[in-house]
Amino acid sequence: MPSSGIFISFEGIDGAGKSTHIEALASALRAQGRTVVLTREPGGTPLAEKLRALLLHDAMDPLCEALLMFAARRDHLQQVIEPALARGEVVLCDRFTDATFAYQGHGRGFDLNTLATLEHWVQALPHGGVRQPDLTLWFDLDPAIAAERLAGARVPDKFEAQPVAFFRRVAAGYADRLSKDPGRFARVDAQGTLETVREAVLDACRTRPWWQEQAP
Ligand SMILES: Nc1ncnc2c1ncn2[C@@H]1O[C@H](COP(=O)(O)OP(=O)(O)O)[C@@H](O)[C@H]1O
Ligand SMILES: Cc1cn([C@H]2C[C@H](O)[C@@H](COP(=O)(O)OP(=O)(O)O)O2)c(=O)[nH]c1=O
Repeated sequence: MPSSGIFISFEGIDGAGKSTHIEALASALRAQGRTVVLTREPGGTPLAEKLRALLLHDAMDPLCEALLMFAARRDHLQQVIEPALARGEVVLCDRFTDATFAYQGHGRGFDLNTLATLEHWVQALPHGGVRQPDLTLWFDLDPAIAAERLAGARVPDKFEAQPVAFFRRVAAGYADRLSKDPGRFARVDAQGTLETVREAVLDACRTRPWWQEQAP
């Protein structure tokens, strides 16, 4: 149960539909009178957006990639996410740390224990505990269908250019993260039409205690 604002992350392989549906949820929450911050990782601050450009286009070794992801996340948490939550706002974030476990961990094969250490450093809260989303919407889609949706939709970046086998490992990584913290996750079947996926996202939120709360 969140003590201040609400932090919701959107996760899934590239092409699963996260960016398409984040706006719809933002509209629904604004209609409840809430202030919504829409943001993304890697990115969300001037510094983190510079790191994003490097991460998405420059070749680097897996440790370097993991460290830059967490460096961008640290700045994003300090400059944007924590202040917004302290003001009682809703933060909708297109990807967060589950993506690092799924992509750098399961996709690239980087050591999961090292990622867990970085997670605890970077997301440490001042009075103890580790910042995690209150809800993570995992858009689960067959990588072959995601690849079809992305084909021709945009110029692929370093990650989007990976083969389907990479995205199968990433998807397994998300399933693994869900199994370790099932209460935080809602799995959204992303294979349906835009309308059914939109309803699935809203249904996942409706079951949460904060859904009916009035804006602070
Ligand atoms: N339910 C859906 N059915 C068919 N196409 C979809 C659906 N959801 C999204 N798309 C399309 O698939 C592509 C990838 O969606 P996007 O939201 O950018 O994915 P992501 O942000 O997860 O990478 C876009 O061209 C989008 O219009
Ligand atoms: C946050 C994060 C993203 N990524 C990757 C996944 C995506 O391929 C890429 C950028 O994410 P995303 O913003 O979803 O890209 P797009 O808007 O083009 O769909 O960064 C990681 O590998 N690790 C991470 O920790």
